[in-house]
Amino acid sequence: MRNVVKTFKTPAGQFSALKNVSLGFTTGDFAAITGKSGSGKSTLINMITGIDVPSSGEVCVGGVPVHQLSESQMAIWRGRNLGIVFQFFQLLPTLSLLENTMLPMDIAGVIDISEREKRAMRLLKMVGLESVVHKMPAAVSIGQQQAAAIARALANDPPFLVADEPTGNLDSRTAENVFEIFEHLSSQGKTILMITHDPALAQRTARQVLLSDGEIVNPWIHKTFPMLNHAQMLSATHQLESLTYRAGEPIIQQGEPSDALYILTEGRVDVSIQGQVVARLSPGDFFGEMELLEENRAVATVRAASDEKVETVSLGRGFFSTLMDEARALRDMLTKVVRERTAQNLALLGSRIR
Ligand SMILES: Nc1ncnc2c1ncn2[C@@H]1O[C@H](COP(=O)(O)OP(=O)(O)OP(=O)(O)O)[C@@H](O)[C@H]1O
Repeated sequence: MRNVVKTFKTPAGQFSALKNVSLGFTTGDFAAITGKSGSGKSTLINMITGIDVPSSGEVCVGGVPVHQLSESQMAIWRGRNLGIVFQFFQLLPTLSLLENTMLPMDIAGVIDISEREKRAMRLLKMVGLESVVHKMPAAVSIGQQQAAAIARALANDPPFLVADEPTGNLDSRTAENVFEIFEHLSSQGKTILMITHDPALAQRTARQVLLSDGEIVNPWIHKTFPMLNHAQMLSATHQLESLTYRAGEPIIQQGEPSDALYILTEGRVDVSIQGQVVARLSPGDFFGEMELLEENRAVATVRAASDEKVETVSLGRGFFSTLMDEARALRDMLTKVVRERTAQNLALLGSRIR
């Protein structure tokens, strides 16, 4: 998705449900789309499935510019490339689970007619429904109906599966079964996007996309500072500065002023005090907090490891101070980190820095 904007006309005027969203997925990604009610999750998914079109921007799936397809091209494309699972399964009530699963094959015509029943049986078996394939939806449990909806979404072997709250209507054990089916499909190379309100499920996917007020929260902010509320994460996202350093290049120099909190997003950095390395940090780690909380001048030198390029995102002192005033939990966490890091440095270097 490139610069996708979606506005709706409402009685109160124009409303932007997606504000300049750029986002990419690769084959085999299993991503959870999360965010509060009204943050734009369904609107985002609807852009990808072609259920709705962006007001501006581009949506390409597997090289196909979905936003430019006509209605009839869209129906063919969707039938072959996309499996969609909804919260309320939308099985046809007058068809058996087997017939429901075969229906998309009959519509798309991709799977050979002689193969269809066998394939539907195989899919229903995969989702644990082999004993109820001839039953009508109303005659099986809610969890089984959802499993059948997943089998149906896979009917034409689409590379891409999109699920809007697939477990929202299920008890936790049944939700777990559905999630395990997705994990299995992802391990087979399917690309899966799943909207979920369940933070525990979201955390188990390889990637989480957090929406707030129609915008994507920077994933490093989300991951590193989960204690912030979504509005704070979004304003931090707006303030982030991305920087790149050459192998061996210093980022902070001991004794020099340091005015930002850095999150390492690529490569490794070495932290050294008086020439002695005290820590090596990896992506997701942060540094610069000691200087923002306690000292103005850097207590250590932080430099890109000698053999790799480094990328960081950083928040400047002014914004950081405001955030710390607002977010008590962030302040507590950082204070604890400073205490631990100071103790570690003392233990390593002892009287040299006392
Ligand atoms: N057709 C529409 N007309 C006007 N406003 C709309 C329309 N569709 C969505 N919106 C608004 O866009 C915003 C995002 O809606 P969306 O359904 O994408 O949110 P969501 O994150 O999926 O919420 P939920 O978790 O409740 O499903 C909401 O404020 C919603 O009211």
